[in-house]
Amino acid sequence: MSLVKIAPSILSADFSRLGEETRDVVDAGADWVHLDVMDGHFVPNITFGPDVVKKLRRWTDAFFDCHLMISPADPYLEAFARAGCDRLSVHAEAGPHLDRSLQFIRSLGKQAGVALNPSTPASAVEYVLDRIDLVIVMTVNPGFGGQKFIPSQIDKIRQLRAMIGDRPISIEIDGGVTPETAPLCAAAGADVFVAGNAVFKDGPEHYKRHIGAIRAAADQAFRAQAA
Ligand SMILES: O=C(CO)[C@H](O)[C@H](O)COP(=O)(O)O
Repeated sequence: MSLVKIAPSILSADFSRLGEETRDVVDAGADWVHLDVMDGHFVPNITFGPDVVKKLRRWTDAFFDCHLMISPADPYLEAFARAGCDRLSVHAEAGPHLDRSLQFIRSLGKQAGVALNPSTPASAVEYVLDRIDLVIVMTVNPGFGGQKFIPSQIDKIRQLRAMIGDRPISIEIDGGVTPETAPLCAAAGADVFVAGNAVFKDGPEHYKRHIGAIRAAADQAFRAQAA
């Protein structure tokens, strides 16, 4: 049984076949489906909104891990919750009131997460630890798939793992995850891996192999640091 989770990002899927792609990646062994919502304002790209999430719900009952790269996020939280997201993660930088956003997410009956841009310190979540289930460490600047992993974030992962202590909070890595970079993060204490390009790059017949390769590399490193 794997100690780490793999959450393929459908940002790198074929958007003209999003339902089939979501089903296929779940069938290939994805633990969660990562949904990257972008607004063309907080990040320089636009993806999809709650109506698309609602339609994707028809294709799978897998856990929907929704990463909101939008500002402000609060006016849209209820719509994404109703559309079928299981967790809503907002950016610490998106403002204006992180604590209020997290309280609102939990009041909707959903898990809550906070995402940190590469330049944002770990301390940004220090006073909301009792309100979150997950921290996303962005290992690229948000907005696009297929970017290069930023190694300076490994130190942040270590700081977060120490800060979290015994609390049931996952550390999710998002950006440039591969079988080479995932174990570096797992060794620092990360237990969830978002992968877009590394899973979707070769088409559906290769999803299982790519998910398996990231999982095997990360799981081994995570077990070693936990021992
Ligand atoms: O949040 C994201 C971009 O803002 C994506 O989830 C992330 O970049 C994953 O894509 P890849 O694995 O191709 O880097």
